[in-house]
Amino acid sequence: MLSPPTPCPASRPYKQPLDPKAAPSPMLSPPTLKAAPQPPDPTSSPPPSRAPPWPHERAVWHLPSRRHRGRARARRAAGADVPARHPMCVCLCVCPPLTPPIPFCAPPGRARSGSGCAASWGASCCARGRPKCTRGRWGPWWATWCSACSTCGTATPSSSSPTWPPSSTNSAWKVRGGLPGCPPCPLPKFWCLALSPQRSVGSPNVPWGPLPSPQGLPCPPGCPSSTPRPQGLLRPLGVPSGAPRPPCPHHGPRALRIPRVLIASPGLLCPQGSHVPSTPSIPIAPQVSGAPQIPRAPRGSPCPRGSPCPQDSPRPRDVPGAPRVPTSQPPPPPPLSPAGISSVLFASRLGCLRQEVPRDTEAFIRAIGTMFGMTLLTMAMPKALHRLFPKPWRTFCEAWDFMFAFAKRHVDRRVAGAAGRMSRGEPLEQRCLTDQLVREEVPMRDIYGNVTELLLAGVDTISSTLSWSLYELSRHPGVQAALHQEVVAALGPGHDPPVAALARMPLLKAVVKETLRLYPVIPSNARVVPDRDIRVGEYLVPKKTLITLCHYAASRDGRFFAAPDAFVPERWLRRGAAHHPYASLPFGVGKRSCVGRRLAELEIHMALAQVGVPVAPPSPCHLHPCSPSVPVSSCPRIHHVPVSPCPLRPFHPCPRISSVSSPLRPHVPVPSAPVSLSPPSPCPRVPVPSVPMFPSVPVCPLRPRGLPTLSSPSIPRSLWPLHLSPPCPFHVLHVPSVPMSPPCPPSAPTPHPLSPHRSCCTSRCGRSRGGPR
Ligand code: HEM
Repeated sequence: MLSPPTPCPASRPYKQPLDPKAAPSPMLSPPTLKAAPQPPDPTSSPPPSRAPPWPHERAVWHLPSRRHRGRARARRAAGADVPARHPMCVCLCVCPPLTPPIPFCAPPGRARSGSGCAASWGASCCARGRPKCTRGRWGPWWATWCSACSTCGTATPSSSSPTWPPSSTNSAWKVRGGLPGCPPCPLPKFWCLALSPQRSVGSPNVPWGPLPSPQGLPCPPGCPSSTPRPQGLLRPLGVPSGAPRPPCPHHGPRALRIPRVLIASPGLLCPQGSHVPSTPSIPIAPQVSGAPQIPRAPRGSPCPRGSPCPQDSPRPRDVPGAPRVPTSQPPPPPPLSPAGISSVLFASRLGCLRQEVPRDTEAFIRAIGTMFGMTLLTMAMPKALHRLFPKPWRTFCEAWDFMFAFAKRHVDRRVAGAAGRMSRGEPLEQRCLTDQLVREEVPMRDIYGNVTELLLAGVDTISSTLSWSLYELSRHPGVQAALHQEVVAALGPGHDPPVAALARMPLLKAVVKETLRLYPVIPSNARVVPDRDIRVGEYLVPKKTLITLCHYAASRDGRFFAAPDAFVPERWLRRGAAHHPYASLPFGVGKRSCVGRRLAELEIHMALAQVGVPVAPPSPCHLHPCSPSVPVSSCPRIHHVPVSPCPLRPFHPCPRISSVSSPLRPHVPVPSAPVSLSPPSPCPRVPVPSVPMFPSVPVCPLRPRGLPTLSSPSIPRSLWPLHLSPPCPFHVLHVPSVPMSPPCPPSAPTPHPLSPHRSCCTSRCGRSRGGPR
């Protein structure tokens, strides 16, 4: 007979373990986050008759070192809920992550009656600060669990815990830097525990508060004190906007300099943040609900030739008759994404669409890149190194400060304009978000913080997605042609795409979805549930655990996407083959999902539709486009253009030598004759630009260094897996596109009516050739 369990002073209420078979795998069903079943109250209910398989309350993941005791004392002094005594019962190795709580003899004060183990952890064991199984044998104190206990022999992890990991299906969810099923930690358990900076998992009852984070470094995502986030403007939280920022649980007093405004802004993720509405969205200002619009005279109106165009003067390359200087570098594209978001925020384009982009704006765009680059570096650097090498952190702070100052200038300008109008008795404009915020009397401090975050969130995200979309389109002429047809069919020739027409462009949307699936801008998402254990599918996630969802891995999972590494936009169009709704989440999901999603999608769709819009012949005047005297039909026109030396290593052998074989592209046999790398031949079978896209190079550009090649999109190269390295544009242009383009019957090119440098193919295929696109 077992004696009634003696309550352990350091024990916590027993929690009913989860039955892992009760729920399907999180990737097979939407990963609903539920609160873990609440434990029965030990004071009111009798002890469970069946032995709990995972009495994991006692799992402690800190070594009882002096340092930890000191930390516990400090936490206790700060009012945190820290057990009165460090329970030195068990140490739990956390490798591989997401291992189930390893079963122990019994929770303190309870007995494993069912398993025949009568080991009772008497009150004394914790009180003495050392676990002592009264009936079993215990191993060394740093690795004691019941596998060594002779009395409860059932307690080896493999035998008594259900299959773990439950399946390989959860590859997308990882906890603290590892995937379930990763090989066991090679380190001895002691060192594994001691060295792992982020030990966690295994116990839903982590007694040491939030997971530690290196001091002075940016908080992990989800930290209530992390970067400023929009609060008042996007979501009426009903929270006083001046609410004090909560103390950061991840950091002690900061030793390093923090960007001023980071501390100043209370941020969206405030203690009251759970009140945000479930569908966040940013109001889209009317002026961005379309591509950048240049006011035009109605079509057919006479063109006042000779009169100066009130809009910006045509760029030199548009002037008919202007000599076309063959250049190896095309003019840089206008920075569209800052133009879009600034239009929403300030009703201005920050000069992005001007011939010369203002230096200030350029510096702002550079600062965003610097900040993101430095984020990785500063997070990876140990604090001690920060003192030795202060530059990364300083640069990081300077970038933030610059961005805040930039946003502040523009907000102030807008607010000053509004104040001037008010003083003149004119009605206030409501053209942008800043106007609305001012009208709502949101404190200026909040406006600055929120506007800055939105401004920077709207730049690289959109431009990266756009770059990858164009990149993939240029590699898939078939998709490009289909997209072109769709846009032409939806718009008719020569129209600017109106927003309503996007509804008739399913392939366009599929292209963007597929691009975001392959190249998610935000590679991973993180969450911390601070107040309760949750259950995600078959996983029990202890409270305060940082969960990271790797978008990149999830959206390339072969179980949910056939040919996961291939660019196949059609997969989003097949009605029968519905995807798992959570298989690809580039914008996140739920309350904290991307606020700018709709805006981003709209911008990208509009920009792509604009690129795919039928080509109109060059007009002498932007304001008065003349109808061409001869019909000119259009063709897809996205090509790789080299703008910088190739930093990429060849993945496949040079096509001059053998053939192109890439996981992203089908095996394309290459003719044994050397591929011509000189400017393309004038044969009308191959659409050839009149301005050479590549300077004539004598050797294969894959081999030597420093030759021009693809301008890579803005995802850092280090993040690309090897097989993603895009092949040399040379080969993309010349090798695969030949078999993929349907042959065009040869015909004599006729001179273009408006430009001597363009020529039109008058054959049946109706392709126009030439002109830098
Ligand atoms: C292709 C473009 C974009 C992608 C792929 C993207 C993706 C994301 C993702 C994955 C998150 C985290 C969501 C989560 O934690 O569940 C996020 C958050 C956020 N995004 Fe975007 N985003 C994009 C564009 C934008 C734009 C244009 C804006 C600004 C207008 C913006 C503003 C934000 C903000 C403010 C948050 C934080 C939301 C919160 O914490 O509640 N994003 N975005």
